[in-house]
This record gives sequence, C-alpha cells and structure tokens, in this order.
Amino acid sequence: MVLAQLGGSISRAIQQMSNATIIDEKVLNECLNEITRALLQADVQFKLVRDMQSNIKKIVNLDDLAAGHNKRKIIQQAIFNELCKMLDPGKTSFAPKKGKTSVVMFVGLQGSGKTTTCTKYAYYHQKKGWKPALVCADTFRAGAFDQLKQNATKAKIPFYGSYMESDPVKIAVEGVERFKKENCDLIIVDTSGRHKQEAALFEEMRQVSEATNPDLVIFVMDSSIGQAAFDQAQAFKQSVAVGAVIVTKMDGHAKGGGALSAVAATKSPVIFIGTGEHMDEFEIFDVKPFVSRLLGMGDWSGFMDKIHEVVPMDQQPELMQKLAEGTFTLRIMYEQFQNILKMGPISQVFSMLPGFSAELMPKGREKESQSKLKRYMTMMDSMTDAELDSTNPKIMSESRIMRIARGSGHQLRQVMELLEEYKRLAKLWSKMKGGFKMSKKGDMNMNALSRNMNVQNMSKVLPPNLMKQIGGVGALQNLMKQMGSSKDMMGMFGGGDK
Ligand SMILES: Nc1nc2c(ncn2[C@@H]2O[C@H](COP(=O)(O)OP(=O)(O)OP(=O)(O)O)[C@@H](O)[C@H]2O)c(=O)[nH]1
Repeated sequence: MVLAQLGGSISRAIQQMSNATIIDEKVLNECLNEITRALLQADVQFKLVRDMQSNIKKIVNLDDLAAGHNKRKIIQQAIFNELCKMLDPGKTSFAPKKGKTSVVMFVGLQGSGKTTTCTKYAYYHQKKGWKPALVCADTFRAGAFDQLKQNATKAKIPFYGSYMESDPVKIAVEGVERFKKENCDLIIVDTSGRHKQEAALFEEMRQVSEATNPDLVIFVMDSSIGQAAFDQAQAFKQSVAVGAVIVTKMDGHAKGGGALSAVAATKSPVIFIGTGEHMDEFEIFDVKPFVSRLLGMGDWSGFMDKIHEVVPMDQQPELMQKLAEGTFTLRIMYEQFQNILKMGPISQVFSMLPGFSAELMPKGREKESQSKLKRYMTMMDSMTDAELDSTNPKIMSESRIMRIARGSGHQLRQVMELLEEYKRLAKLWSKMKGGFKMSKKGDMNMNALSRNMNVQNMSKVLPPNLMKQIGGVGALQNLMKQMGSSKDMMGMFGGGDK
C-alpha cells in the first residue's frame, strides 16, 4: 500500500535528520519539507499538511533548546504527535456493547466496499463472541441482496432482505425488528451506495436512518478517492449523523492520505481499515499504533494481542514449558504454522514489529510465504505421530522421506527443504530456551530472550536481502534490543528464498 511508502519516506526524512552532525534550522526545515512532500504525494489535504508543519515548528524552537537536550528525540516526538493529531478527531465513536442490542447503519459511495465491509464488521465481532446480523436495505443496486446473502452465508451470519420489496425503509425496519426479537446484539444495516449529487438517494438514506434510529452510522470510504474525499465525507455528514469512518482498499495502489483526511471532514474517528477482499482482511484502526507502525516503530501491544488471540490461553504455558526445555518438534512447528496462518495476513502481523513496515513484505511475497507454510503443513500431514513428536532429526531416513513425499504429492527435494527449515528453527529455538518462561502476567521473558539471541546467529539465519533492508548487523543489534523474540518469526516469514 502506498501509505507504507509514505511511512518509509517520513522515516527516511527523520533518519537523514538524525544523521546530521548538528541539527540547526536548515536541517529541520529540510526534514519537514521532505515530510510535507510525502504527505501531499499521498493526497493528504493541503491545509492539514500546512497546519502540521507550522505546529511542529512552533513546538520545536531550536533556539530555546539548550545544549544537552536531545533535539532529535524532541523533533521525532513532535512529528509523531502531529501525525497522530491529524488522524485523531479528539473524540471516540459510539462503542456497541456485547450482549446489548445496537443498530449500526453503513453508508457510503457506490462501490466503496460497503457491502463487503458490513460482512467484515459482522465477522470480526462474531469471532469475538457477538451475535451479529445483517440487513440489506439496498434496493437500488440489482444484485446487492444476493451479494450480502452470499457473504453472510459464507460467514454463517443471519441476514434479512427481499427480492420483491422496493422500499428500503420498510426492509430496514422489518429486519431490525426481527433481529431485535432474536436477541442479536449487533444489527448491521447496509444501505445503497450513492454519490453526493444524487439528492433523492440522500433523502432515502436519511429516511432509513430516521426509521431505524441507529446507534452508530459508519461512513465507508474507498482509500483511492484522493482529494475528493473531504467533500464527499462532508456531504454524508450533512445528511446523516456519521459517527465513525471505515477506510477500505488500503491494500491497493491508492494513496490513502485523502481518505484519512475524512477524519477532519466528518470529525469522526476511523475505526477500521479494509486491507483486502477477504473477510479477515480487516484491521482495527488505532491512531497511535497506526502511526507507530507507519513509521516503522512497531506495535507491541497489537502484536501480543494477536498472539493471545490465536494461541489459546490454556495452551500457552504448555508451549512455553516445552520451548523452555528446548524441545522443538515437527509437531510444535506445525502448530506454530497453524497459529501464524490464523493470525491473518502476515504483513499485518509483520508491521507490528518494531523496525518493520508493511513495505518490507510486499503483497506477492506474503502470498508466497503463506503458501510455503501451507505446503510444509501438507507434507507434515503425511508424517506419523512418531515422526512429528521426535526431537531426533536422524529419525528421518531416506525411506521415510520418500514415503512423505509420495503421500503428500510433493517432490523429495521439497520434503528435504522442509526438514532443513525445521532444523534451522530448532537450532534457533534451542538458543533461546530460558526466554520462554512465562511471567505471572502470562508474558514471555523478553529480556532473557534477547540475551539468548545472538546477533551473529540471527544475521546468519536471515535472508541477505532482508538484512540489507534492515540496515545491516548494527541496525539488527538495535532492533533486537527492542524486540526480543520476533526474529524467529521473521525467519519463517522471509526466511527462505528457496
Ligand atoms: N482490495 C480490496 N477490495 C475491497 C476491499 N473492500 C471491498 N473490496 C472490493 O470492492 C468491490 C466493491 O465492494 P462492494 O462491497 O460491492 O461495494 P458497495 O459499496 O457495497 O457497492 P454498492 O452496493 O454499489 O454501493 C468488491 O469487488 C470488493 O471485493 C478492500 O479492503 N480491499
């Protein structure tokens, strides 16, 4: 996504400034001009960019900063804060509560990804134990109901709509009533897409809103809309009480910055972003972690949340115990691959690690890494329990390897490659044992992990192109200080140009 490039450009501008021997007015201006250029190129509204630049200059008064002050840190912090301010309307949106009925209405331009986003939103909550339901009040676009029905069926979410009824208000009211009776706690009403010129459709949207009295109206916006975003968002805000924004298609070539300016137009927060066509390509949007990730500063809490989400709490101590003992079997590797795949798009997880932006994991590479994990798992499906649970790699005799290859429909070379990967990871984990003791809070002992991981070892296991992108051994050393255990994952994600 182009926003990742924006993050890269801003990080580079900050880095260049940091490399200067003395930070004076000229160096600061160059850095700010570079950031301004990057933001404008990403389609962020001109006024917002100009305000940001002047605010930073006001905060960072170089003359007032006595020697000894860490100017770099102060400037960096000011840039970070201003970027956050740009994306933060200063208020939160209505938050539905699990177990208590809420009606959420979706509005947006035609083709913005509204219907898809309704299902993603429902699915996201369903995974967290909610009882969502979908109502299709889009009677304008032929096929809209079929699309919603298809999505809802796939995600096993109840839905309501009609092929015969042409009054969207009637359908919306009937649907909401029915799902209220069924004790659904999140009733999502999809409305038809419209352009700001279409006065009649805007009136219809207003009527649906009046009749269903939603607790929250979500404005869905395609990230490719560019500078037009501000006006469109404002037009919707004037007709219905938009309370939150979801920006879609952040995975594409769209510049993204324009849609993010919608925050300023609607004075409502962006709550989620869509990062692909699939149901789980949907991320919660939090300003600080987002900016942090954009600038390659990582998002530890998001990362740990993901880990807790996919590794059931009751399995975590057991896994940590095994790893602490240095027992790393093919079965553990299999389970870890399963967890990684469950985490969702790898680039999403990847960008939560400090020092990495989604830029480092281009879309193509991500699919490649995912299919590699799936391929490995198919081969492991052809292994016996004894093979999966053994800690002795010598058990894999030639005849066993041949049997696994035949059984899984792969070539011998591919099974060998899997076993090599296993040996590489087993070696890595064995170096890190001791770091896997859980603290009382259930966190890993990150300090011990960092101690046990040796930069030279890590630089050997990482693919050379990734090492180059990170910035060499020195940069890796810094990173490892910050991140503890993440390198093992990197080995898996990028660790094979095989
Ligand atoms: N790449 C990508 N595609 C998306 C995303 N969200 C939606 N889409 C695609 O965008 C297209 C339009 O999505 P819809 O959900 O049909 O759009 P809509 O806004 O409901 O359309 P109308 O009912 O005409 O208003 C579909 O092909 C979706 O698969 C996203 O986050 N990323």
